[in-house]
Amino acid sequence: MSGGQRVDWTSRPAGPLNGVVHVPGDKSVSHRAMMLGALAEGVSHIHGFLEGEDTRATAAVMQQLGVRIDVMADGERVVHGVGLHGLRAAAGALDCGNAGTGMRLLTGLLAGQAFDSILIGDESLSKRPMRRVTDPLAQMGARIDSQNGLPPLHVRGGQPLHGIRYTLPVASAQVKSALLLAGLYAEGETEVIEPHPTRDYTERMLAAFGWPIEFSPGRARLSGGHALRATDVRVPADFSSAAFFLVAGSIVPGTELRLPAVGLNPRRTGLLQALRLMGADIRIENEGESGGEPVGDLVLRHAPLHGIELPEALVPDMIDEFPALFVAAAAATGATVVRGAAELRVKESDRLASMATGLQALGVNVEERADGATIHGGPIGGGRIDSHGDHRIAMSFAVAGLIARGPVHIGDCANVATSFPGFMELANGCGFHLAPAA
Ligand SMILES: O=C(O)C1=C[C@@H](OP(=O)(O)O)[C@@H](O)[C@H](O)C1
Ligand SMILES: C=C(OP(=O)(O)O)C(=O)O
Repeated sequence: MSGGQRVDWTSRPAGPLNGVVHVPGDKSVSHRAMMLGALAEGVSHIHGFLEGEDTRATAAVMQQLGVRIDVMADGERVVHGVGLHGLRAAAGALDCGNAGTGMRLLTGLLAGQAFDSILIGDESLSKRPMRRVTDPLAQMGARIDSQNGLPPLHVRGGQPLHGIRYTLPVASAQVKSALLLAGLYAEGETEVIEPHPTRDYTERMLAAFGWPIEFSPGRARLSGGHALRATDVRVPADFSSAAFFLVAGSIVPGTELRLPAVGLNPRRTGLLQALRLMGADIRIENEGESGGEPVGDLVLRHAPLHGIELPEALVPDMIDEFPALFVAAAAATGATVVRGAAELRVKESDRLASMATGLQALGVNVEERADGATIHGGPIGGGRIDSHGDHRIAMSFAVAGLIARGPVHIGDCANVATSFPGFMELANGCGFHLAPAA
């Protein structure tokens, strides 16, 4: 997928930032809309589908499984659902690209099919742990072969599944969702209990597609044997993409930015709370609802930030926003302490190590620990950092470059296209000085 040509960036000091920034559609919602639309009876329209490599990979997988998907325009898809038992075996391996969400959710979905499937991914995805889904799916009766817990995954078809009651060892919406999708095909009840509540898009969307489901924060329960009915899905703008602008706007003097209609599901907005605790000036206007999700405009101004002890309860609600938070912490006065975030080590890169070494290369004092770090705010210098092929690391250092004392050269940025195509143009449109490295 993004393994093609190497792309490096240079981010130069700039500011103030001004204007209205429309960030693209939510990645989590786009993956799920594509999967449930495919399994539904009838035709579903998806508006605001994320045109990222991760979500396009999921659409391509559904096509390989026999689903017709029409591309009407950018972000507009018509999915011709085949019904719960209408998928057919793909001719070759199913390539999830860089997407942990795609692979883990599809593993659950495919465990209930009558045919075998092979799921593969890129170099980064091929190093990410899959036992967290294959172990509980095996308890449901699934047969999945992995390479010592890593992809490729060979999901054997024709296995009768039965519901289980499963308490997740680690808070993970991906694992919860994989079990719920397998539960659609299982005999009896599937119940998932979480140590901390995580994003509930699968639950909300199953309900929107007419599947009976009970859920509350930290718990979800459904039974097999029903049907999904096609529906239209409006995908809100992705809070995780907005996050880079929230931090950029907060740290660059003179900034005023508006980010319209961003998804504000409470299980996603931990960074908003963290930044406010640090002194950020971020308001929500035009609150409403889009496709059953709370949305609102995020309106922000520069404000001096100070370090905090991040409340651990916020960690699952901002799991993808730590790279951006680390930059805010480096720009703040005083120390910011992060604990309980060991999960960051098994994302597209080891995000604790990628951020700690990158900030250290720019002269910031960061103490890395097994489950977090302490970031001491102070001047950020220019220099060279490596994104380790991780989109969120690349975009976070583009933000750091805004207030650095010299250019920040960021290696290996092609992966930004997995979640945020058009980031460079949007960023430069509001005042960044970001360019392909010469
Ligand atoms: O369910 C989802 O859409 C996601 C869940 C999170 O992963 P985990 O479930 O591994 O925490 C998150 O990091 C990922 O970007 C998207
Ligand atoms: C962790 C992420 O995604 P995924 O797990 O789907 O690769 C992310 O987008 O930050």
